[in-house]
Amino acid sequence: MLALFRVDPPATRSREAKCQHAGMSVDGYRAMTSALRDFLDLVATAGPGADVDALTTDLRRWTDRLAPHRVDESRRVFGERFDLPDRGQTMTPLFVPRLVTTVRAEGVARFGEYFLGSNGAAHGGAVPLLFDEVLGHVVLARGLRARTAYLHTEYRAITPIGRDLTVRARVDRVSGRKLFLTAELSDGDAVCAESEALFVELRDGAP
Ligand SMILES: CCCCC/C=C\C/C=C\C/C=C\C/C=C\CCCC(=O)SCCNC(=O)CCNC(=O)[C@H](O)C(C)(C)COP(=O)(O)OP(=O)(O)OC[C@H]1O[C@@H](n2cnc3c(N)ncnc32)[C@H](O)[C@@H]1OP(=O)(O)O
Repeated sequence: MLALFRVDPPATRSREAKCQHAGMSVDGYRAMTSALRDFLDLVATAGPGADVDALTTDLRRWTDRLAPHRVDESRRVFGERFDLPDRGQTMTPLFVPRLVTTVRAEGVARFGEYFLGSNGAAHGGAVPLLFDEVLGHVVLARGLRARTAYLHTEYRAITPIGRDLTVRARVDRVSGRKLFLTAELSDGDAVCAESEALFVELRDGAP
């Protein structure tokens, strides 16, 4: 029986509580990370004429405003917002889950301009980053504390920038603490990349 997983409710509540305790609006955090994604895409596409000196001054002001609000990892919100399509983080290409169960995940992936390698193709390192994210959702849906032991990626065709792609991941085999998974990224009928991964469930007490 598949356990449908979209959001982990207790975690979500606690993350929302974190936002609220931090005096941070829940929707505001989403708006901020979304605006940051847009900004990073435009940094990547900026050409001559962009007023980089003024922007740098503004950016320094942004960092000065955030610096006093630094908290330790356990109290951070970044990447912990399971109620949001991108977990409220900008580090990975966008993954909007359609379905996450204990055995598979599927959703839309989109590589913004920020993830361009060259010639319209996504950076080769950004593709496994996406796979790790998607596979991580499946592993997390099983309620496991696990880490990626390996993640092998085969690049079959370029991964285009700025288009909605489909990403699928599944558990192939479980052996003790080891979870063997595979994933596939496709652009319509064309397979862009495939991945094989091993996640290992952490021993009790492991950090
Ligand atoms: C789901 C993960 C969530 C983690 C993040 C948490 C919160 C994030 C929030 C939200 C998550 C949402 C989405 C998730 C997004 C991303 C998920 C990212 C997950 C990661 O990105 S995480 C960081 C990168 N990752 C590491 O930083 C690992 C460093 N490493 C280690 O921490 C250890 O190395 C470990 C724990 C892997 C194993 O250590 P260990 O001591 O527990 O176990 P041991 O070594 O005994 O191996 C046991 C059996 O696995 C076999 N084995 C081990 N390694 C192998 C390999 N490479 N190839 C082939 N077989 C291997 C052995 O051969 C043995 O096999 P056998 O039992 O058959 O002999």
